[in-house]
Amino acid sequence: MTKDNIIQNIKALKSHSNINYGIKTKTEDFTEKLFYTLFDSNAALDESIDELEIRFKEIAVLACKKPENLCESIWDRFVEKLPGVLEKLNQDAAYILENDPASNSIDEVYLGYPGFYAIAIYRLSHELYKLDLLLFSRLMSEYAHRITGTDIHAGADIASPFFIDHATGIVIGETTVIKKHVKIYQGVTLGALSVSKDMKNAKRHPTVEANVCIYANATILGGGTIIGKNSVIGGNSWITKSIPEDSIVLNTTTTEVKIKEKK
Ligand SMILES: CC(=O)OC[C@H](N)C(=O)O
Repeated sequence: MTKDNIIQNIKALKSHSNINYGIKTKTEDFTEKLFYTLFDSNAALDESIDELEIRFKEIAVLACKKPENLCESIWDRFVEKLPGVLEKLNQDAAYILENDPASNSIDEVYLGYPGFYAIAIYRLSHELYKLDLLLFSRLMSEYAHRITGTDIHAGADIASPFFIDHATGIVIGETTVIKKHVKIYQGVTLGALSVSKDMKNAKRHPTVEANVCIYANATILGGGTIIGKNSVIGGNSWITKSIPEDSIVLNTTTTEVKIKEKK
C-alpha cells in the first residue's frame, strides 16, 4: 500500500469523529493552575483568576455543545463556586490531619497527600458536571485518576469533611452518595452491582451514611445499598446489601499459618 493509500484509509476511519486532542492538555494545564491558585499562599489571585478565565473559555468552547457565547458564560457560574469549594477542601484537609497519625502538618496534607489531591479535583470537577460541561469534568477527573490512581466520578455526591488515606486503587462511581465524616482506605470500590447501558439514569452505586469508616479493599456494590451511619466496614469485605447503622462488618476469612518442615 502506498503512503497516499494509507493516509486515505486513516482519513476515512477518522471521519466519524471531530476530536481536538488539545482539549486534553489544556484541561490538565487548567487543573494544575487551579490547584496552585487555590492553595499556594503566594499565588497572585487577581492575575491567576484572569488567566484561568482565558483558559477555561478556550476549553469550554471545545467541550461544550451549546452556542459559543453560552459556553463561555459558564465561567461566571463556575468561578463564583470557588470560595464554597475551598471552604469544603479546607475542612477535608483539617479532617485528614486530625485522623491520620502519620501526618505531621497541614502543609503536608495540601502538598503531599494524593487523597487530598483526588478530593480537591473531584470537588472542582463536580462543579463542572453540575454545569453540564461533562467532557471537561471527565478530563479533569481523569487527570487526577492518572496522577493518584483514585477514580472518583465527577457526578458522585460527597459531603465534607471526607478522608481518603493512601489514595490508590479506589473507585467511586457516578451515583455514589457519601455523607459527612466518612473515611476510606486504599483499594475501596463503591460500584455498580451490574453494568448495562440502560441503567444510565438509574442510581447504580451505594450510599454511605455519616461517620462510616471503610477499610482497605472493601467492595460495596449497588444503588440500593446503604451503609448505615457510624458503621465500620472491615478490610476485604464484599457487600451487596444494606448494612444497619452502628454495624461492624468483618470478613472473617482466616489465613492459615504453617511452619515449614526442616529438610
Ligand atoms: C464504578 C462502577 O461501578 O462503574 C461501572 C459503570 N461504569 C457504571 O457507571 O455503572
